Amino acid sequence: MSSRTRSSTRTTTPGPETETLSGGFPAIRMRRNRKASWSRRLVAEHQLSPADLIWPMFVVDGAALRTPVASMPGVERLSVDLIVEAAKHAVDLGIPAIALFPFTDPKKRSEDAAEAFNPDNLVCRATRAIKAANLDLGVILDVALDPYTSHGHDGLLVGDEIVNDETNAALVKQSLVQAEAGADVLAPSDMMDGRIGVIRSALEGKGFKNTQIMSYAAKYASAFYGPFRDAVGSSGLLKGDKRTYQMNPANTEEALREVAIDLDEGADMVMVKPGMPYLDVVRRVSETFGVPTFAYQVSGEYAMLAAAFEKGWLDPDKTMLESLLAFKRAGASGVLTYFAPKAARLLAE
Ligand SMILES: NCc1[nH]cc(CCC(=O)O)c1CC(=O)O
Ligand SMILES: [Mg+2]
Repeated sequence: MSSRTRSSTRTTTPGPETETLSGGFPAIRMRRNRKASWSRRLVAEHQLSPADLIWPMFVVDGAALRTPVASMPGVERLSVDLIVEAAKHAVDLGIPAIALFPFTDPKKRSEDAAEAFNPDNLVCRATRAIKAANLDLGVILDVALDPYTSHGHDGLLVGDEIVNDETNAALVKQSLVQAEAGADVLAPSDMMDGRIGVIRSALEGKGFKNTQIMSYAAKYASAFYGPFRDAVGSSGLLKGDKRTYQMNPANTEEALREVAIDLDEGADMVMVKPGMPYLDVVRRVSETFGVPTFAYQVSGEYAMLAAAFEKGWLDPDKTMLESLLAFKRAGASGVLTYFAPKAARLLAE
């Protein structure tokens, strides 16, 4: 019996006397390692755990109030008291961090987004209430003006331009009230140029040297954010689109530049958004920089899956977990996902 040969140049005629075919068969049978559950577990390259999940939540004014988000079945906006309960639930599930987004009363929206720097705005109150409960839980707050502007843009509008530097000054004020409220991580999601640098230096200047920054570094101008804009109440307001500040879905080299710049300016972690349609970008960013890289499975991705689950077209549990594992395979350190509590419960079983 000849020794195994793996030469692909050797040609053989298939037959019972053939010891080795090209590809190594039958010496090599890829299915051997898949033959039983224990073996599949043993050779698994990636693993999803509750520690990989960040749970985004929507906060609404009021008490004991939960209001459904029509385009995101199963997702509710919660009043501050219920957000604290949900935060405790996250800890019980082993979820390390939550991200809070406010539904802002239209009356509190304005051209200058002043509510963003109100130290008693909804996300600041929610953060203080969660922090008062002394949980081992990270609170991540979005830094962007869109929940607070009357026009629904992430920046200040002058004429028909979203002005960069003036917006940065507003983002600094917003960051400081959020850090003061106890936010562990600030997540600038607006895509203005230079905002990580000015926010970082303002935080250092005010003594918030341990406030982390998770930059939405490669954020695309995507149609997948539609349901989120319903959830925060900005979809009816938005004039035009966000293509002068968010990235063109056609680009990936540009994503690497965006990430490099934000790291240089002082970001501790970076994010790619949306998630599943941009796994190639997640892979490139995680491989190129080797820094904590997060992906956001956004509202539209959630809505797509949830709709198919409702129709009985896809198996909810299996599809959800597969969609999340895909992020780990692409190199993500973690995923922001509205499925976080359900996924964490399944993973605990
Ligand atoms: N800047 C705000 C912001 N932060 C997170 C999302 C989207 C999240 C989601 O769709 O789940 C958006 C919307 C947008 O940029 O229009
Ligand atoms: Mg940038």
